[in-house]
Amino acid sequence: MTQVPSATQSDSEIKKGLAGVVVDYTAISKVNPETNSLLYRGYPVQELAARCSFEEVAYLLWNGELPTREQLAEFESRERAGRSLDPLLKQVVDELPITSHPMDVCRTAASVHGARHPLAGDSSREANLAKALELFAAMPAVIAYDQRRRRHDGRGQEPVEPRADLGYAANFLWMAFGEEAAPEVVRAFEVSMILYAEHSFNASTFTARVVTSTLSDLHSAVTAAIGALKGPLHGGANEAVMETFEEIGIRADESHADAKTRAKAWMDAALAQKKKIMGFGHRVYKHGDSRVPTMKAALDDLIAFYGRPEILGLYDGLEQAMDEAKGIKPNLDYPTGPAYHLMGFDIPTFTPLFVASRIVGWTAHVMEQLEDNSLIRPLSAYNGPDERHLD
Ligand SMILES: CC(=O)SCCNC(=O)CCNC(=O)[C@H](O)C(C)(C)COP(=O)(O)OP(=O)(O)OC[C@H]1O[C@@H](n2cnc3c(N)ncnc32)[C@H](O)[C@@H]1OP(=O)(O)O
Ligand SMILES: O=C([O-])CC(=O)C(=O)O
Repeated sequence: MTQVPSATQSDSEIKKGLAGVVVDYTAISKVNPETNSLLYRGYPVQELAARCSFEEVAYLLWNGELPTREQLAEFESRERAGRSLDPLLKQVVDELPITSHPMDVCRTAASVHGARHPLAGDSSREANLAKALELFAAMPAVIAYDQRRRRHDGRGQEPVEPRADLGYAANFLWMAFGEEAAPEVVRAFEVSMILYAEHSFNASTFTARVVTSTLSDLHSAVTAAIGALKGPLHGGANEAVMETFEEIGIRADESHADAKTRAKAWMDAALAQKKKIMGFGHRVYKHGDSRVPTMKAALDDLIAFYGRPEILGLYDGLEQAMDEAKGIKPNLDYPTGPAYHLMGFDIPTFTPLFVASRIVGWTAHVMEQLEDNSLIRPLSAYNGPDERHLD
């Protein structure tokens, strides 16, 4: 029965932040905090990260099954064909000041991509799959170029043409840095893309579903979702993690033990000041994020590859001090922050990397929402002034 709120409604009936509220079914992923597991279409994400390419995982999330060899070949060739930096998008990006956050650039690019799309008014599953794949293919060039144009105090670097002989992850790194990344780095990056791709009804995905529920279009949903992801309580946390590392101070050649001691002291002081520490805590997981061990292993590989034990010292020090003080565990944004730093990305590019991956999850949810749509419109309890009248 529908409940109509009144001013006398008890506080317990209000689910602030929708915490604990089950809003709908989804067959795309299952987040299980009890078993600390995450399944994409039934497959543990750890298995997918160990054995699949990001393209295979994207195909799975959109279509419900992993691709056959032929399906993958067709999918890859469509993705590779859509990688070039669209001249209109480049023009738009060039118009935006380098003082703008790269997430604003991403959001604008998603919107422009939609406004000029030939199937803009078509929300059939077929059209949405095509739009999702095109956006997935196009966004890395925008993110890579946006980082390049900001470098050298804004004097910038030219965009790098994509390479059709490389997979998604290797090509992304190629376009960002203009050189081929080592296999260890490509693998760590690919693992991060797989882990970030989907996570049920998180804030940005829910945003995409709310927009879709009004029968608006896929690009509007993605544009709004990017706005939701930007905040530091959600995707923006991966940037904030690295800002914390920088605030503590990254000292090349420092030992693991010394870096750890400094990080613990920083955390104790921050918690004494009641600060919220980005990269820790989660709305759903209260005993640790299911994705962290996999990403931490990828980070460990990067630390070994680059020979940077002091980064691990900072990581361990913060984690241990937080655990001892409050028992709060890291979330996925905690290991991805230093991992992206080691790969050579600039901090403001970190959340756009999350966008590039989560486009898959958002658009899978857009299609699922449309299959059995109901306008998302919760109720509120009014607590403003009693009825009154103009004199
Ligand atoms: C990929 C992702 O988007 S994962 C999330 C990324 N976001 C972050 O890392 C931001 C930092 N973390 C947080 O702000 C929170 O943990 C959230 C927003 C992620 C989850 O929040 P909620 O489920 O609403 O829990 P809430 O914020 O109420 O925290 C519960 C308690 O733990 C404390 N707490 C939770 N996270 C943190 C943190 N990161 N640092 C310090 N204290 C924290 C809160 O202060 C609160 O304490 P209190 O009960 O004494 O007031
Ligand atoms: O699920 C959440 O609330 C946030 C999160 O970890 C994600 O979106 O990956």
